[in-house]
Amino acid sequence: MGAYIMNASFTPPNLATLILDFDSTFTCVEALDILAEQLAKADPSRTDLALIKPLTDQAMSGEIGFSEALQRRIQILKPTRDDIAALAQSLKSQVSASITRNKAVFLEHPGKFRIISGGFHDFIDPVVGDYGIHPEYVLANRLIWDENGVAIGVDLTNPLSQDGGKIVAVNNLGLPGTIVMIGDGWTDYEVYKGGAAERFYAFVENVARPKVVEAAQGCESTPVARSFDEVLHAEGYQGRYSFPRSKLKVLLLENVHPEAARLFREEGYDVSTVKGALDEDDLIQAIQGVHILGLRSKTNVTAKVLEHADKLLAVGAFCIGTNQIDLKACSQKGIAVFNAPYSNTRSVVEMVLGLLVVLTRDIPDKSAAMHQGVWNKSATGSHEVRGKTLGIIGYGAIGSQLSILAEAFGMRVIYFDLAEKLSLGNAKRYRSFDALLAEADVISLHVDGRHENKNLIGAAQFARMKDGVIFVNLSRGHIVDIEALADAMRSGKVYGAAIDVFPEEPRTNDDPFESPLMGLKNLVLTPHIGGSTEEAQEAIAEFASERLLNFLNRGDTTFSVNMPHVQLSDVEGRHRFLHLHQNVPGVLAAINAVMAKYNLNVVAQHLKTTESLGYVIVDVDNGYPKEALEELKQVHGTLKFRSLT
Ligand SMILES: NC(=O)c1ccc[n+]([C@@H]2O[C@H](COP(=O)([O-])OP(=O)(O)OC[C@H]3O[C@@H](n4cnc5c(N)ncnc54)[C@H](O)[C@@H]3O)[C@@H](O)[C@H]2O)c1
Ligand SMILES: O=C(O)[C@H](O)COP(=O)(O)O
Repeated sequence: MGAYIMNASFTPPNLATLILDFDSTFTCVEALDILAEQLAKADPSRTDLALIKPLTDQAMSGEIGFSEALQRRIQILKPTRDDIAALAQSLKSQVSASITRNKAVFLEHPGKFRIISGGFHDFIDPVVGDYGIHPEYVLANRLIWDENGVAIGVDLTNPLSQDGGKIVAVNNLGLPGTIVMIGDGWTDYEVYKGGAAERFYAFVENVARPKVVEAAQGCESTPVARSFDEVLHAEGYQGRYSFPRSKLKVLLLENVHPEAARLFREEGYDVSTVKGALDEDDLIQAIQGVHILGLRSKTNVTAKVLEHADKLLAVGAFCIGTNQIDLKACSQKGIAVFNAPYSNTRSVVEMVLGLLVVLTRDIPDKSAAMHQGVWNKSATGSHEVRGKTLGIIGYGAIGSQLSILAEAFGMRVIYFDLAEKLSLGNAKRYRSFDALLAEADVISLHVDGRHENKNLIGAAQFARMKDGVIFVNLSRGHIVDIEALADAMRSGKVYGAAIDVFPEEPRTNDDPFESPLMGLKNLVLTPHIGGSTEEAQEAIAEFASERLLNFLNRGDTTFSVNMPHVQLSDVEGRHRFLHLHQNVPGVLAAINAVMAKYNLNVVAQHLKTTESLGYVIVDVDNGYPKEALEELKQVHGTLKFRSLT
């Protein structure tokens, strides 16, 4: 059935006390490094401040004694009280992202969250105070000040100023119940290792220290946590998210623009990237455990691949075409597919316009001859595009945009499309495909990649075209019979052509390209770059990521190419159930029966269907028992079920 449960909302009775390290855990920085930066900025002549960071790193990874590193750093820094106040102010804006978004949890459980640090109360207390952590819940050092308000040392009677001090300090607390330590540093791990805490989370959201991660790996009591959401979830606290986002894996293939990875990471997801496309076997391996797959035109998501997609929620085509994805198989498994239908439209159109001019002037051959030292200045066979008839096949987003710009060039536009379309400007719709082929001076293909379009243009179609026609294909490779095009070019039927897409395309830039078209005259061959401009790739990354994130974070399916479209707001202060099912009778009634049985107060409900799928979204305003979720996923016809908080 493939039901996917994110979380049940319940609060276990015995929550552990969580002790958090401050530097690089509660905040995403090392406070004394920030202080050094501040002081260096105020007085650039202080070169000694460059020694601070190496000392911090050596202490955090356990290479030198903590006490020694602390003393040496304070003696170098010599901060004033004002410096420390400024540091605290700066640290307030550098609290770790997953801590910030879970502020409400801190405020809800006073005393359950403690801070331990080799740093100083003087700057820690104001930062954690905003999260309801009072100074008595902070274990930290104290600075020693001289009469001028300059820190000159550390209170050495405090155990935290000594090596192994964190273990002593936690033991001295004598806290009842379970104690859990969370931190990035070796001294944090030592708290667990020394027996003062029952569990340890190696916190790697900001920095992963190999020695600590290595020590933590492989032991059930010392998991590696990529975010505080993971800790809260594992410890039974009701955090901001019902499921830690860092446990959801996003795999981006084919050099998707880095903005996509940035956006997913910013939202807390675990992102990995691969430069090229993957073949079926490699994709089968790679897709296991992946929740979101991002790709471009060269990765085929087949039914066989989907059989191994044990966790997959959505596929994002970071391009226009989705013919490389088995949409039917995705729908059958309840996997949503999104694309970016308009982000590279203009790039393709600009390239077509340039090619039209280049080809009608025989520029590819003239340029090649120049490279061979041949000067062939002649007007014979060169023409203006003005006044010529452009035949556009496929008057969708690209075809219609091309229509407008080609008219501005002075061309006459005729088009053929299977669907009813609004003719823009003076463009004229032709109802006969053959009539368009016979009348156009230039033919540009812009149909989608549906299977039925295979070899739409073959020998018979070339035969119907005008002698000396210019032919352009920037749509999909399988739409043109390449051997037939090669023949038509050799015979002179086609005077010039530009081909950007091919039936077989190399998966990466390292793979070779071969085609019967190679070496032909007045033929521009390009490596599927119609949509490959920096502008388009960045716009695609933004658009497709936003669609996928809206789907992940709130269940929104707007712009999906295979799901019923439902536009949804954020889940704030309520719970949301997302139930995707086969479109069979009685599912909504069955869902509502579960709601009634558990007395769940429905604040909003949507149902949208396609021919084969139904999508029910239910928002409830209070907690719910785990059993309700179990029953919802057992409803007949369920394909996927998620709950969001
Ligand atoms: N070369 C590139 O880098 C590049 C970049 C972007 C898009 N593309 C490709 O360009 C093509 C067009 O993209 P779009 O955004 O305009 O798509 P679109 O879906 O907006 O338009 C396609 C149009 O083709 C029509 N159509 C489909 N089959 C037809 C047929 N047999 N005869 C006549 N009309 C037919 C459809 O009705 C539709 O109006 C797609 O194949 C896309 O994958 C290529
Ligand atoms: O469908 C598209 O948008 C184009 O074919 C571009 O594909 P690409 O992202 O693989 O260049």
